[in-house]
Amino acid sequence: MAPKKEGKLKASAPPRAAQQIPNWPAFTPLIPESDLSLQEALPGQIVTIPNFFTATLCKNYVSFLSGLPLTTTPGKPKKGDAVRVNDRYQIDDPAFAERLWSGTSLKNLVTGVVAGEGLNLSDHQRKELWGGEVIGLNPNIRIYRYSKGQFFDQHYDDSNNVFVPGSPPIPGRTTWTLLLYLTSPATGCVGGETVFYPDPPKKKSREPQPEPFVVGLETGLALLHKHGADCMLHEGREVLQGEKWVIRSDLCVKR
Ligand SMILES: O=C(O)CCC(=O)C(=O)O
Ligand SMILES: [Fe+2]
Repeated sequence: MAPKKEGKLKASAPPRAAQQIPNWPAFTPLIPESDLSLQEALPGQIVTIPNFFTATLCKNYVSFLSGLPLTTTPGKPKKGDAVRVNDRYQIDDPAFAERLWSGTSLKNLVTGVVAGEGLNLSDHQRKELWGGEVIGLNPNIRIYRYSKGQFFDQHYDDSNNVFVPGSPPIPGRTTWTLLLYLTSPATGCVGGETVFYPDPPKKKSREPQPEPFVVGLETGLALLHKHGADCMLHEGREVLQGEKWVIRSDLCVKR
């Protein structure tokens, strides 16, 4: 089956000019960055930061985000597009992207400013991992709410050229997807795991089919995964109970 590209999906968001910038809550309380670290869940492909947001902050965000005008995905996607059944809110907000990058531990962990950031990378290895010099987050912020029965079918995420917040804005290219989970079984959300499918072995190979890599929801967990040409096929499993809330952006490198 031909790979489905998430990037082709167009949300039915109102025209940009008509969109009001949300009054996003402050990022507090947060765990000090010296107590956080990058964890390589799947070498070169998936990196996580447990407790990136505290449970309290996640709870505040979910109640704030519930007040935003989310729109439900239209039923039938265009040919070749991934089936995504959830409620979404999307906005270009460079100031929020900048806060999420610099006003949390993300920037210092990803750029290696935190001593013992977890991966112990040299500057060269860091550049290799992220696909260049990371300069910030994609200002295109997406909020997902999945209720019972909703899911995001298997797809690949595209790399895009964007402008990263700065004065003047800096030309960037997205290289990794950022998913920040605000809910989990601890908040009553069952199912909704993000599942990654390693490439199957070559046709004639005797290698067994590799097992899917399942990331269970954890409140406040930030997950980064490589996208573009090296993106793994992945999906958001159906939510069976409660609500799954996610904040999505992307890491951007200098272009
Ligand atoms: O919600 C999820 O678990 C996956 C989301 C996703 O794949 C995407 O935003 O491209
Ligand atoms: Fe995706």
